[in-house]
Amino acid sequence: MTSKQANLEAKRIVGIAAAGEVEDGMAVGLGTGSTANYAIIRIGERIREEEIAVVGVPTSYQSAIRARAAGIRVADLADYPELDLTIDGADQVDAAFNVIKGGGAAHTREKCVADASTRILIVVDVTKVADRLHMPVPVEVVPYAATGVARHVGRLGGDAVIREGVKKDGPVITDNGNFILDCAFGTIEDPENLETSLNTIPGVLTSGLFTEYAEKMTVMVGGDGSYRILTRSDRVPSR
Ligand SMILES: O=C[C@H](O)[C@H](O)[C@H](O)COP(=O)(O)O
Repeated sequence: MTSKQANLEAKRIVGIAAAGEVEDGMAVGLGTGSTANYAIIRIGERIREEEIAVVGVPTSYQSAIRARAAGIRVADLADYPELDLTIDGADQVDAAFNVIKGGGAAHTREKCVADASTRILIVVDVTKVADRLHMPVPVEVVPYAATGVARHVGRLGGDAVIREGVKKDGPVITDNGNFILDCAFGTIEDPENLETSLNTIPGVLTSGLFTEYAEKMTVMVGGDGSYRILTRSDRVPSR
């Protein structure tokens, strides 16, 4: 098995395991990406097999399309402003459960849904777990402000690049009609402070740093044909 196949298998295992946490009558936030998609498919199967009633609140056009295809009843966050559970992937998780999301440009809606949820299950393969966050942080920005935001990111010690499409020429346009700046800071010393700083830049809609939800978060990590629940440290290790 190649490492890519092993990662996909880990995502499949952990996504399916997370879908097992869904209970009859729940309103569930449906994350975006390849790992969350495995959970969406399994929730659909459970709805048919166990005749449970579940409403899904998608975090993107992608998760809405996939949820409908899986046979999940889909609703807007406005109809279910309080969610029992959200299942979502991540791009990196640190020891204190600070998270970077937005590899698929969906983090604004993902953050809204996470905020509305009583419990959040973060489902990742083992390559996403790090002692300290060091991946570039996706920041959704109003296109008009992209250059100005990039200058602010520079003052914060980062290096911002407008994300371009793989199968589309030019900037990626999010489900909300905005650009994504991928902002590299190297190792992030203080994720909470960085999230706050990014949030106050004019033209920023949402950063992909999630530092507020560790208390209600469970991190499930797939790898080696199984999954485990990650134990949280109070703080990230010092360098
Ligand atoms: O914007 C996308 C999301 O934050 C995804 O949940 C994240 O990028 C992880 O995606 P995947 O499960 O495909 O690795």
